[in-house]
Amino acid sequence: EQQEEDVLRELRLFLRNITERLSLDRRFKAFTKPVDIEEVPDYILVIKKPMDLSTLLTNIDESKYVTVGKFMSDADLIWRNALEYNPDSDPMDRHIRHRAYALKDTIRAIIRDELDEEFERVCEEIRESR
Ligand SMILES: COC(=O)N1C[C@@H]2C[C@@H]3O[C@]2(Cc2nccnc23)C1
Repeated sequence: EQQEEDVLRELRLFLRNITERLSLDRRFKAFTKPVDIEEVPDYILVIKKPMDLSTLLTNIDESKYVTVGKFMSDADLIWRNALEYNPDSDPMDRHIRHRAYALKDTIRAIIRDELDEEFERVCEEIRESR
């Protein structure tokens, strides 16, 4: 009903705000757009589910996420994929892995500091009711 739509609108605003802040952080430039398949043809052979911050934003706009938990699963793909695709000891791989871990820690810190547990519980109730 209307109250549920109000909750889901607030969830989209919360998730959009987080995603836009991450996209503005220069450390996370490599994560802002999908990896270019022309430039990196083997990427989709290695990474089954590519994810990036611009795709997260599109998913939010399309109301794909009914809970913060569902958003976190896709957001976590971004840094997990980077660790998986860039495992080597060369400086380039190490560099993007440091940024992947920084992304992981930043997402968790924002959620811990800014997500009201009661609000997430209301979102879970809506998910279960659908
Ligand atoms: C999230 O970003 C990544 O996982 N990557 C891996 C790719 C390998 C390397 O860096 C990336 C883009 C790229 N393009 C051209 C040549 N080499 C590269 C970004």
